[in-house]
Amino acid sequence: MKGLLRSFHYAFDGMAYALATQRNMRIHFLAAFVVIFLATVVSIPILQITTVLFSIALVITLEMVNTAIEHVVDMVTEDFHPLAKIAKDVAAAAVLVAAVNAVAVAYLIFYDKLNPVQWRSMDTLVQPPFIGVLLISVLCLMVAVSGYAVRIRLRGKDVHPSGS
Ligand SMILES: Nc1ncnc2c1ncn2[C@@H]1O[C@H](COP(=O)(O)OP(=O)(O)OP(=O)(O)O)[C@@H](O)[C@H]1O
Repeated sequence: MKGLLRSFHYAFDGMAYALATQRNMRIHFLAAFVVIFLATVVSIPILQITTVLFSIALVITLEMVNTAIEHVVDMVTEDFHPLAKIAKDVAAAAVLVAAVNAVAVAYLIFYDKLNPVQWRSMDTLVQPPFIGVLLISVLCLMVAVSGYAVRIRLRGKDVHPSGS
């Protein structure tokens, strides 16, 4: 049990580190927060909410994998190397594909629900399957990671060639 908690702690650290050091991760996080908030207050079906959550998770996951690949490449060489370039460019391309997909998904799901806004009936937030509780928990987790990322930045992040 202690080992499991420790591995969650390391994962939380990793996410906060990526958020503290990667500008693109901060952009994805902010966009994800706004979209999840919209999914909470706007009336959209559960299947569409799962598509939104999946698209967001894909972008954030790939941004973290991209950050990990950048760091491993920088650890192996800080000299220019064609293979280092391929590794970093392909990892960045993976994030780009997921981000374009997420924008398309958000557009297709929200375009007819925002003008005029179709508000969700608040009852549906607290009735099974407790979609409001789920989405608000995700938002709270994102706030917690952001708070931790701010602490990392205030403490002074590790200086590293990748990221900004
Ligand atoms: N060691 C290297 N050898 C060859 N090309 C490199 C090397 N390091 C970086 N590059 C090139 O510079 C680009 C930017 O690399 P960098 O490590 O600065 O990523 P980044 O700008 O921080 O990316 P991101 O915005 O995803 O965080 C890479 O995509 C790659 O084309």
